[in-house]
Amino acid sequence: MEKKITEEGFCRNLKNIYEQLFSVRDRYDLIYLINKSLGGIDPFSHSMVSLVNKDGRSYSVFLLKPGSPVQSTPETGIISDKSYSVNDGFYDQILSFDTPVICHFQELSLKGKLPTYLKSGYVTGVDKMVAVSLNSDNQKVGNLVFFMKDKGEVSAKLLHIVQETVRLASLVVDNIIINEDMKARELEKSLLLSLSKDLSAVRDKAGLSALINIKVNGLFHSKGFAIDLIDDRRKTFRTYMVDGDRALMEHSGSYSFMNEREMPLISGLHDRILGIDDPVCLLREDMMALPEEADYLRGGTEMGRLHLMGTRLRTAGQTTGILWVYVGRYVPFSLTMAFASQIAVAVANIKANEEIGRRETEKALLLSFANELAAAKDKKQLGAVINKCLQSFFLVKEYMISVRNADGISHSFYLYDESAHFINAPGFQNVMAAKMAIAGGPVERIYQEGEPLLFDVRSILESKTIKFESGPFWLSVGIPQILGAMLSVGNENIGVLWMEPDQINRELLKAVSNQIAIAISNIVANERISQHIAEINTYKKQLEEEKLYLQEEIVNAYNHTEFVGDSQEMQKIYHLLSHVAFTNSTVLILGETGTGKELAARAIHDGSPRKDKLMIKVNCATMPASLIDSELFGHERGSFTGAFERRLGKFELANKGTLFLDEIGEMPLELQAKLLRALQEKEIERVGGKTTIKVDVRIIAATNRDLAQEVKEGRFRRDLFYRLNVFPVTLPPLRERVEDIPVLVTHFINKYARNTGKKVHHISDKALNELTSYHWPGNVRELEHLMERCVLLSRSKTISEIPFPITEKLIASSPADDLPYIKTIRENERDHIIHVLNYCKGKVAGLQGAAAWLGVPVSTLNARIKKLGIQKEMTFTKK
Ligand SMILES: Nc1ncnc2c1ncn2[C@@H]1O[C@H](COP(=O)(O)OP(=O)(O)OP(=O)(O)O)[C@@H](O)[C@H]1O
Repeated sequence: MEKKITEEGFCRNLKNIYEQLFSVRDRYDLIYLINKSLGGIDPFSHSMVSLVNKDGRSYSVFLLKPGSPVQSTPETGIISDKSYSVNDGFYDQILSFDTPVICHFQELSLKGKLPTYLKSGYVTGVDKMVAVSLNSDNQKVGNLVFFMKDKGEVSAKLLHIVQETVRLASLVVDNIIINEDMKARELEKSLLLSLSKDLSAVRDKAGLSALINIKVNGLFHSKGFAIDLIDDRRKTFRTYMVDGDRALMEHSGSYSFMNEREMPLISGLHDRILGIDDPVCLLREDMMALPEEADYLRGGTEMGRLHLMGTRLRTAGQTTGILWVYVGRYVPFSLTMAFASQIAVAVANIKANEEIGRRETEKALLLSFANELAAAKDKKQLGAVINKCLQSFFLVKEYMISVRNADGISHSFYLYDESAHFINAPGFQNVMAAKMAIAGGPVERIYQEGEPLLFDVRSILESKTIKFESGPFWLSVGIPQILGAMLSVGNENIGVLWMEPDQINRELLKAVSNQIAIAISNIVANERISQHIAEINTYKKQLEEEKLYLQEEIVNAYNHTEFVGDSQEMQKIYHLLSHVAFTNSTVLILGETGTGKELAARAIHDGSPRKDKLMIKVNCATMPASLIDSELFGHERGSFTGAFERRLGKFELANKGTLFLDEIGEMPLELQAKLLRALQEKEIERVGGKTTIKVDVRIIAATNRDLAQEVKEGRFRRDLFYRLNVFPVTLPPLRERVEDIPVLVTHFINKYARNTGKKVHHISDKALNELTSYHWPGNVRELEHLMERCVLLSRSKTISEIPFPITEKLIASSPADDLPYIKTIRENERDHIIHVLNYCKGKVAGLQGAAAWLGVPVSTLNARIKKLGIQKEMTFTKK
């Protein structure tokens, strides 16, 4: 049975106690002394000392009497092992008094203010306590508490003794603190030394985790720790490691979620810790105030740990993450920081090792991938290699690749996983066929960023921030988020690799994308070359088709007849033609049939600066109405049934040269509008084409109709008429310039004598008289044909008989009669064959040849051509 000291005895002993106080070095000495001198005073049952920790926010307690009944509680365990919050509404109140405070346990308990660690004392019969603050340098650094089971009043004398003891104790608190600091530093040193030794033996993440677990246990009296690593841009974090048994993290239920995802830094938590050297100490109340995202850290608190210390991890001046440690009792900041700094180095080393290992594996994989890609010969093989690669690198198989189209402004899907779930979905074919604009769309964003980008399809479509043309399709096939990685070769962005987001290592994705980009660009280039070769072949074929026409044009250009005839009317015409030839003006040549309108057109072209280019003739009367459009403007492949190849129109053929629109009066009205547009805009659009083509063409039009009258009667557009009628030239009919007939007759006799090899040179006066008195409804052409016949039929050097058609012979003497010229059956056949040959551009055999049109065998037609004396130059250059 312990002997109780009386109050008087204590007072007598005070001097003794005072002397002993100065030999106190640590809190245990103090406990011992106070216990010895005061603890045994009746009516105190036991007593306790607590000191505020260095962080100023928590305090630790220790007992005067190690064997006291309040040493441990079921909730807290050994109460002296723990730290408690200063601001618990109890402790901070006691600190606010300078004089002893008497606290009744029952009252506190009723108000719910009795701290957990005091509850067991209450249960074992403690009635009240007398608490007094300890001072150091006028600062409250802790308190002394004396517990009383006695329900009686505390005497003033006892209070005086308590206050006196505390006054003495306060004198040595500083010494205790300094001394304890020194001890703590020594302890830290040895602990850290052993830590660095142990860390040097750690090789991998599992080893590090196990070691941290042990050390945390030893240093912080806790099991809970976690390491969050932040990304280089300090925007996100990922939980890299948690305590071995994960008890604390998993307790909150959010650990598994946290560990797998890269999360945005929690504002007010991560940023606060990352910004300072000192650890940040989160008490229970701090923890409760954290946002929901910090749930993963709350588990430990719920399990009764008081503090969560967050200390930033730094290596080589770089902040790399945060070490979270649950602390059971106060540990100096310096120790936590030193611990964190060693852990930071160890984590960096392990990560570097992991990185080296990962890179080596990746390098090997990339190398084999590059080889396989290089071996892919076509799109199909390439698709198979990409499939395999994405699967092995990212465990992703479903992908799509879009490439920039040749127009440079749009992109289209090009390659995809053929086993993907979406390829049979409705709309897939439309998405594949679409040309999607790059500007304003996700592709532009990816190109601008240069980094893989994750798109939240739904929110983009709702907010309309980006023109996501394929977005609705992705949503319809259950892909709400899609990741796009740029495919580029050198400085050229050639496309985008699309896939569903997953645990994707972006650096690796970039490396893989680079490889894919090279392969895609090679295959696309090959495809484009093949396409160009096909187009070149088409052009070649087309050019061959045009060759005939062009050859004839050239022959015509170089062999055409010069104007013959010096009549006054013709002198005027020559004058007009020579004037207009040099200009670029549109010329409208009017005149009856056979008056030489085409000859005039050629004379204008030959006298113009365009003479070295072609004059392309379009006969608006003979061209089939359905094809006249494509004849003039050309067509794209597939623009109408039968348009198997792309074909240039006459406008394009005449570029830089002259386009001669013969028989313009016959042109259908709807085409007149198109022609007018082409003349005004100086550009054309191929049938079925989407782009316009600039053309530089001089227009000469001719007609034997009265165009002004046609306009009046609504058969010819007025606006087109005005545009064509810039420089009208009207050729006189032959009957109005009979003085030209002799010279024309001589000209034609010589021409056909030369052509047929017949020696015919003259014409009798009688015959010439007959010719000059004829009214020539077919004008010079009719004269020419008649003279050709004369040469063919003549048996002497002189033509004395003119083989007028019978009716003509009858009417030759009466020209006033306006009877039409009646052809013989032979003439009719001959003209008809010439007409059809013209239409077929001289082609006799084949599907589009004249024989087929005329419904006779080729041999029969050839025989008729020979028999009727049809010469090549008569066909398809003349009518
Ligand atoms: N003044 C001329 N001198 C020589 N030959 C001429 C003359 N005028 C016309 N010809 C010849 O007459 C024939 C018909 O001429 P061209 O085809 O130019 O007439 P056109 O007015 O265009 O006829 P159409 O209105 O029927 O198209 C051609 O062979 C042409 O060489």
